[in-house]
Amino acid sequence: MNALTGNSLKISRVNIVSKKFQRHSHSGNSVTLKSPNTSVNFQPIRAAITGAADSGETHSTVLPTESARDQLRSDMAASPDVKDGRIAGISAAIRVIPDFPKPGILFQDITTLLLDPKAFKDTIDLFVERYKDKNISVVAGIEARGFIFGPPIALAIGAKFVPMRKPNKLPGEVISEEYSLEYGTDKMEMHVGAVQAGERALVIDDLIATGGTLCAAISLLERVGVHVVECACVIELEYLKDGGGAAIRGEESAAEGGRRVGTG
Ligand SMILES: O=P(O)(O)OC[C@H]1O[C@H](OP(=O)(O)OP(=O)(O)O)[C@H](O)[C@@H]1O
Ligand SMILES: Nc1ncnc2[nH]cnc12
Repeated sequence: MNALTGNSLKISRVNIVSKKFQRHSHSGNSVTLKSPNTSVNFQPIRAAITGAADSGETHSTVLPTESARDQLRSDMAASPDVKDGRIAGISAAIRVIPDFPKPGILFQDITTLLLDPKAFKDTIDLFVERYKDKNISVVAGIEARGFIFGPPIALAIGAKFVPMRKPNKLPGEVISEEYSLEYGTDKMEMHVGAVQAGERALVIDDLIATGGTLCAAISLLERVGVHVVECACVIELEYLKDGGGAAIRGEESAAEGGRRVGTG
């Protein structure tokens, strides 16, 4: 075990979460993720997303509903893929830092996973095994930590890598998607011309908390006619189950079956 992970906190389960979303209808000017009807880890999770008609302007994304989170949680818990022996090593390599970036948050630090070449490779391999035969031409990585996992996956499956960036970082013409965070809003941008209508995309990030970030990425890609095959993350925060909004502490996580990191 890496010394940096040597604490006694529990972390959210490392699942290599994969989700598939479907846009169903349009309503108002917001995009809402709700009511997934099937979801198994490493199986598509289908969810209804209602959103604004494509105007070419900034759209906005609101948080997934509580019932959607409940469904995601229970389906992931039933996943046979959680038993993959590599998952434990990946989980153990992720450090948890309490009270970062602010009091009450248990920060899932994937930089320690990057210090462990076997665990890092196992992580990439798990994604590649799942996506190599899915005819995916675009891997879209979400800033910043999706930029770490996305490119090696893209190279291995023979796809291009497209960065989904924070505002005002990309130099060319962009399209934007505004989305809700637990507190406040943020915006995501993608270069116009990076993808073409009809392409098949995989969206990669390190972690799903509320799901708002992934929804914004899906919306951006779908607005330009790209088919989002799945979204995949390394970590799912346990507190999705509780409706988000509150950081989990070690003991609460343990009660929910959270993993123990370190020996303390
Ligand atoms: O599911 P959500 O509630 O939307 O949250 C998940 C997002 O939050 C984190 O990124 P963050 O916004 O902290 O940006 P960073 O990676 O640039 O630090 C994480 O890397 C995901 O992108
Ligand atoms: N608890 C957490 N750890 C790391 N990244 C996060 N993004 C949102 N919540 C997070």
